[in-house]
Amino acid sequence: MEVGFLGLGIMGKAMSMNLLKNGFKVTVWNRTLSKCNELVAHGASIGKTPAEVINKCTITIAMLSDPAAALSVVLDKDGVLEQICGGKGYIDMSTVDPETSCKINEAITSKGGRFLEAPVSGSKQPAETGQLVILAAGDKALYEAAIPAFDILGKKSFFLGQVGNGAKMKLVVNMIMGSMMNAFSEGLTLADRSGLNPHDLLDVLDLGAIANPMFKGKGPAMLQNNYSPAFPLKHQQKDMRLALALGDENSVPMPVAAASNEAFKKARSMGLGDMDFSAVFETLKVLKHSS
Ligand SMILES: NC(=O)C1=CN([C@@H]2O[C@H](COP(=O)(O)OP(=O)(O)OC[C@H]3O[C@@H](n4cnc5c(N)ncnc54)[C@H](OP(=O)(O)O)[C@@H]3O)[C@@H](O)[C@H]2O)C=CC1
Ligand SMILES: O=CC(=O)O
Repeated sequence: MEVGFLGLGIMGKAMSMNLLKNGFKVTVWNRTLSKCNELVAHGASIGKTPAEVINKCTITIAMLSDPAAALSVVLDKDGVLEQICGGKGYIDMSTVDPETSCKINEAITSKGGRFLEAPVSGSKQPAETGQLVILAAGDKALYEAAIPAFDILGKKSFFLGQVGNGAKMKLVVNMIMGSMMNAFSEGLTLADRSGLNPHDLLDVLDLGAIANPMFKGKGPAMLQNNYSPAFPLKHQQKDMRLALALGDENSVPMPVAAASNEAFKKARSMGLGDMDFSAVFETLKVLKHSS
């Protein structure tokens, strides 16, 4: 099977590499074209523009940073829309808001193309090992055509109905995850300041009802001030912001998520946006010497 892949950041690079290693022919494009080189060394072809990739491939996947990037790659000069047409499918796996997804859907389908949103739950390592959870919605026939690729990329795919539902599910999940990361950071800090060994806290948490892979995976690195990015903090803050907007639209009070968003904004203001989202832990350290 031949697919196009637009966006070779942390996730896109791992996902397209996975497809290549599993026998797919892949044509890649990235805004910073030099990032295509590693994929080319593994057998990928390059498209010089998103339009060129769409022209070549029947199905093209995108994995881009945010709503502005997702819209730009479709609508701007040399973008997806210039070549999309009947018989071609476009699958956006970026995390965006439902309104962005709906705009992209309208643009693609107005040219006769098929559109599926398919954001993913799971970070750099699950992307590398094909263990993502895929949250698809939109064109069911395109979903079915993409199953061979989804089976490589993920451990489970959900089809959630109409366009927007995938984005909503992803934002709800990441709203919970971002709030959990803040509660975890506060707990580690409270343990330390009150004279406990935070490593003991990690062991206690891991044996109880709130044990989870995120605490287990990120906790030891956080205690060593290691925030090597798997999920960049700027993207988690984007997801909190978009989830809060979804809460506004649906009159859902979300004080915990709102406080977490403020903590992620604080971390961004400290220059931590490109670090892993667990670097929100650092926002608590600046208070260390105050009375
Ligand atoms: N990392 C993670 O753990 C996860 C991330 N996600 C979501 O996946 C998406 C990608 O994340 P990730 O790979 O971590 O992000 P990165 O920041 O590593 O990569 C972002 C990608 O978007 C491209 N890009 C940014 N702005 C533009 C633009 N205006 N036009 C064209 N391309 C652009 C970048 O190109 P360039 O190289 O030129 O900068 C790069 O390819 C995000 O929506 C994120 O929320 C979802 C699940 C997990
Ligand atoms: O969006 C991030 C993730 O880990 O899922």
